[in-house]
Amino acid sequence: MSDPRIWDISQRLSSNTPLWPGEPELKVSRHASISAECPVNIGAISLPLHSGTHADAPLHYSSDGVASADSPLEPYLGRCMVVDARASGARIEMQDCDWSEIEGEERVLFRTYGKFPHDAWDENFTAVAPDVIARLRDAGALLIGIDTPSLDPQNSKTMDAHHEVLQGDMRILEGLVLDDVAPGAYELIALPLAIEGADASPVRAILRELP
Ligand SMILES: N[C@@H](CC(=O)c1ccccc1NC=O)C(=O)O
Ligand SMILES: [Zn+2]
Ligand SMILES: [Zn+2]
Repeated sequence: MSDPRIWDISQRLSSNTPLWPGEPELKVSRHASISAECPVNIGAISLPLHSGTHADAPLHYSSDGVASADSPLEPYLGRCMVVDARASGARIEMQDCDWSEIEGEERVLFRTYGKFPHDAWDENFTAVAPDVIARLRDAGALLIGIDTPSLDPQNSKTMDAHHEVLQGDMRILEGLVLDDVAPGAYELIALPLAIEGADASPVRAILRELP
């Protein structure tokens, strides 16, 4: 039997990766290079924690929320449902969702882009209406994912969708790349790094074909 198919749903990280406006630069540097004196190449990275495809930790939207290192991993691992929300407007609203498809799913990933904007920051990205989050939460969801940089609009001061997530102690993935993924059920694997005190962490997110 052949191995199950996998889809890499992560952005590549480089100095060209679009970042939230005002965030510090993403740098990949070479600390040491192979030479007569040095047997190895050694790199270093410096980047905002919300770079590219990442997991928000509850600490991001609550001062007493847990940091990346202290989050349980179950939400980031297991069956998920990928949903086509490309027809939504500025927010994914209740009526944009096929509830028979997603209600009761533990993990729901929303696709809003026809083609992911790898080369430029999109300030008018699609957010998620708080009542959509609340309904998924009340039906037992553990994780909400999206291909945009945030569940709330860029200019939000209240972070309403994030606060609905907080009420159910759910987890969030942002900046997913779902261009090549058909709607349907998959296994999600997208683990945050165990960074102490971190309000978010980059992840390598993949989907795997279900058996
Ligand atoms: N990346 C964030 C949001 C975010 O970064 C943010 C939200 C509101 C006001 C300022 C923000 N970031 C500033 O660098 C998110 O996880 O949704
Ligand atoms: Zn984030
Ligand atoms: Zn967020």
